[in-house]
Amino acid sequence: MTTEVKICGINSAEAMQSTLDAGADYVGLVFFERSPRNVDLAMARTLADMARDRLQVIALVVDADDALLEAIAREVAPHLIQLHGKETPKRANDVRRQFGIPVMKAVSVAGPDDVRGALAYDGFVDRLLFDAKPRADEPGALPGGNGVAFDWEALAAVERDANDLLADCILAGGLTPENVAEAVRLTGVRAVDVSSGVESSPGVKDAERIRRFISAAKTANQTP
Ligand SMILES: O=C(O)c1ccccc1NCC(=O)[C@H](O)[C@H](O)COP(=O)(O)O
Repeated sequence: MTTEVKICGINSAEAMQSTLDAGADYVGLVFFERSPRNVDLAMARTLADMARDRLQVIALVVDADDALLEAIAREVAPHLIQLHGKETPKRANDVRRQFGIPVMKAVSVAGPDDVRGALAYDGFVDRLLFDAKPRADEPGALPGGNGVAFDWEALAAVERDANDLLADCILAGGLTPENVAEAVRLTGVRAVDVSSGVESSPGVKDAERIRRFISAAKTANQTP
């Protein structure tokens, strides 16, 4: 089985076209004003309409209120909502029920206990994404998209096959075309996510890096 790839933080038609051409499985649209990848509803709708027949469109929010979620559901109609803030299991479950859209919870990881702790979301979310913890000492650090990796051993150390939510997790954080194959082999994940590792500068995607990332992820288990 080839690795699924999510390219996150697409904010232009050009970057979306590169992502589609390179064969991504998911694309993330960021709704977070402080992010260099933030999109407004009109741009998000344009991008989602380009992509929705070819891959899964994911709307990424951070502790969003119902008004924003309602607008995203109406205008963008994503396949999945990614909750990248401090949303509790109850809030995550409320979101998917209220808006009728599956949800993915992003969980920050520093060690194996964070991976096991994510099971608190079992039954309340449809998918998990494991990302690095944003550095508390870095002023202005975003909740995600910081290009920081966590120790992949934290994920490799946890038996995941017996639990669907853990088995289907997405690995994120500091992945690049250069390291993604090693990350896949070491952790055994079936899906990966990248944002800054395929950019030439914050918020500007690089078509060649997207292509190389997807190729490396999808052939990871075929190379020595
Ligand atoms: O990407 C952002 O700007 C962002 C802003 C606020 C919350 C989350 C954000 N990104 C979340 C993602 O899913 C990223 O792809 C993930 O954190 C990995 O990012 P990177 O380490 O840059 O590859």
